[in-house]
Amino acid sequence: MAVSAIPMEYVRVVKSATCGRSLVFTSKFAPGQCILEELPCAYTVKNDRRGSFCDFCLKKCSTLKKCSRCNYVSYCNKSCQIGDWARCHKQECKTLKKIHPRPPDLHVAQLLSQLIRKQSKSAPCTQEDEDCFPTTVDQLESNHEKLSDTKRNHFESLLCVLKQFLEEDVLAEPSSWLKMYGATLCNGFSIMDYGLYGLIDIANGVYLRASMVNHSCDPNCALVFDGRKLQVRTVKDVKEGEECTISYFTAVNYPTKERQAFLDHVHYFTCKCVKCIEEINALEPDAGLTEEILGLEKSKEEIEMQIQFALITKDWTKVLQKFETYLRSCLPAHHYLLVEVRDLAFGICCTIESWGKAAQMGQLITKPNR
Ligand SMILES: C[S@@+](CC[C@H](N)C(=O)[O-])C[C@H]1O[C@@H](n2cnc3c(N)ncnc32)[C@H](O)[C@@H]1O
Repeated sequence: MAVSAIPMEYVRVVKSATCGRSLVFTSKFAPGQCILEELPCAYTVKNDRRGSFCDFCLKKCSTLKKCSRCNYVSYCNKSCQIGDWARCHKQECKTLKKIHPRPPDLHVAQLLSQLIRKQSKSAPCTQEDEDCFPTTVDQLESNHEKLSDTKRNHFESLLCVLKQFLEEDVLAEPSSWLKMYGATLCNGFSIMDYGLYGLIDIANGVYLRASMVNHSCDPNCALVFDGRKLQVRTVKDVKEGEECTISYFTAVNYPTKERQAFLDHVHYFTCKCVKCIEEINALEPDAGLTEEILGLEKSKEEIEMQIQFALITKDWTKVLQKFETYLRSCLPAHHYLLVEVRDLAFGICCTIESWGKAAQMGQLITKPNR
């Protein structure tokens, strides 16, 4: 698939004073302008979307046909099947057929194996310039030294499947794989599609050029997906030389400290966007609240991991017990962490068909809005 001609010169890479590399506009643009268009260097359909979206073009399709060998991936037509065979399925088909039971995070191991294989075929990066678009995954920021224990444990749990995906290739040491895992967390995009009730994430992808876009809590650009093709579009008037930014999360309207805690815990950086700097300067010092929120963010991450594993072990009681920390916390009822965690609990109650508890949870979620 050819990517249409959006000149790369609409933005250029510069070394920023506070956030590593960043993209700046080379001219002024009006809202809606597409300033970057790109196909992913690796991507996989998320496990829970499998069967509704083509594994190659990522378009929704009701007549997908499964690969007759692995009986796992599916395509909307022959041409997508051929495209995916050349892209990655030739190396993955045998392993996908072999792996049983298939873990809920199989797509994460798949994505990682695609990147490791790709990297092993690229010449090591010798480029010193920090003002060029990256051309290989090892040029992306990884933050792997900062990964939390939960994330490190998750990586360890992926290793067994990862080795099966990679056993037939001649590869670098597994010690370099953690760096690659960090790079997927730091630079991975959720590829979105319009579902019945709004946007849904259908796949995980890594885009080399779009990885240069930094976060702002008051962004001037947004991402638009068409299948696997990503576009970065302006959402306001921008000036020449201004930094191009997107939001890494949807909660940009949350209070400053909550946003900072979220980015610190999930993305491993302290946000230095203009909005945060201005708001922090205006805030009264109040370290306690951030500590509490960081603690809750941490246990939310653990809960999310345990949910993944409870899908295999079916140990739901243990997972529901974990929610107690949140449900008994002294945060206000409409606090985003409480709402997010109750939403997870609601999903679990529905999965185990505990309808009474699901109704209770649903009431707690909607109460602040009534
Ligand atoms: C997807 S990368 C963006 C490109 C990155 N600046 C680089 O040089 O590769 C995300 C990383 O950029 C930095 N970053 C992005 N937005 C930031 C912000 N608002 N404040 C501070 N650092 C930021 C953080 O180091 C983060 O881990």
